[in-house]
Amino acid sequence: MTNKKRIVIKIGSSSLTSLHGEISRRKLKRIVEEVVELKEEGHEVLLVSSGAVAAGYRKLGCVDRPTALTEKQAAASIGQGLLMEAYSEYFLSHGYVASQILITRSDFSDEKRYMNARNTLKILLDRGIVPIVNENDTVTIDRLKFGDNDTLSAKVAGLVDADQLIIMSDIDGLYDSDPRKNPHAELLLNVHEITSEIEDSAGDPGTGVGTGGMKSKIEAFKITMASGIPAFLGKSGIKGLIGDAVSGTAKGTYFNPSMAGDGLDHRKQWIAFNSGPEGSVTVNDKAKTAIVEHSGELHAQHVLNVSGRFKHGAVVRLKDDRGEEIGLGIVNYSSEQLSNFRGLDVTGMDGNAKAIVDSEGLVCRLDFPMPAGV
Ligand SMILES: Nc1ncnc2c1ncn2[C@@H]1O[C@H](COP(=O)(O)OP(=O)(O)O)[C@@H](O)[C@H]1O
Ligand SMILES: N[C@@H](CCC(=O)OP(=O)(O)O)C(=O)O
Repeated sequence: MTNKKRIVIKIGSSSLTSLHGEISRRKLKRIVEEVVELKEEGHEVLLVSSGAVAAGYRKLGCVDRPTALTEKQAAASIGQGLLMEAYSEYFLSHGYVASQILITRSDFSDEKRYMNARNTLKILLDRGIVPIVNENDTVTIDRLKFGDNDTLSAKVAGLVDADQLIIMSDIDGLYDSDPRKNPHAELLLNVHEITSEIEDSAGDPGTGVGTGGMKSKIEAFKITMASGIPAFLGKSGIKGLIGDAVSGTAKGTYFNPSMAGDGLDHRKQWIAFNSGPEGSVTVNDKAKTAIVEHSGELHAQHVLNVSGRFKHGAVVRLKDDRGEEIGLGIVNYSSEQLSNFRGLDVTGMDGNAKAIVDSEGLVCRLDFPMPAGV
């Protein structure tokens, strides 16, 4: 087929569980059947599936879904295997092989591991396997968790150059306000930009089973928009919805980036969404203009303050003198060296600093010239 797509589908816990919050094999089987239909049409499909905690908490001896981190991790360690067993069984019954990939945020904050994950996923997709990604819940601590699979799915979609991200939820799309609080809330069919109104309208999870709510979905769609990947949000459990989402006829919300397929490259995606900045550099207004408007030069004496300890090559936040974030950048000097540059007059030196900024001023590179005698 000519219109073969690479599709990432995020399945939330609420799409896989019964009313009591336990895994529903019936729901899981239906999802597999819909994915198989896409595979039969020639599409490549990668699943980001939640459900490990839901699949394991009863066997851990908990009556309800646990809230304590250690219990959730223990439940996930039981449930992840059971979840994969069910997926494998159903995919194999249709002749497809599923594979498990468990990711932590620190895997993604290391650029080499991030790129390595990309290579592995690429081979799996090339060979017709259905990779099933989840956060590696058992080993991550709260501070270093993705926490929700919404943003993870958007980052994975960017990583594998997906043509579309589909997020299946317990609601049929994004409303202009939280439908639980406003019965007159209206469904938005097409979103071209994540405005501040949209951000304000996004509330918390609808059930005790979901973790991210609409807030984390909006964070996810911000990532797909910047990465140039079209995305869809719809309600799971409706027969044929996944296929319709791919063909563009499903009921739900479509998030259309202005330039599909022309978003941030992988390096910039990594800097912007995965790197985890290690410190910050405050610059004066001259430097801000140089960076944001691509006009003027960036000099070392424009550095007003350096905070945090970082090495050459680290990603840092770049701030103006009011503390507002201008962007993110890779520094080519350590925090110690940059601190020493402060206030030095280095004009007239060879090799002016360069600032490389993406179209939204999101990512830049701070190539400060090394002043003599530092
Ligand atoms: N503006 C909004 N539009 C749609 N749903 C919203 C909005 N704000 C909050 N929500 C809530 O977010 C829920 C979906 O997120 P979540 O509970 O995390 O589900 P899932 O686990 O299926 O991803 C909806 O059921 C709804 O109650
Ligand atoms: N990684 C966890 C779920 C995290 C999560 O994002 O859940 P959800 O909001 O239901 O998609 C698990 O497998 O149980």
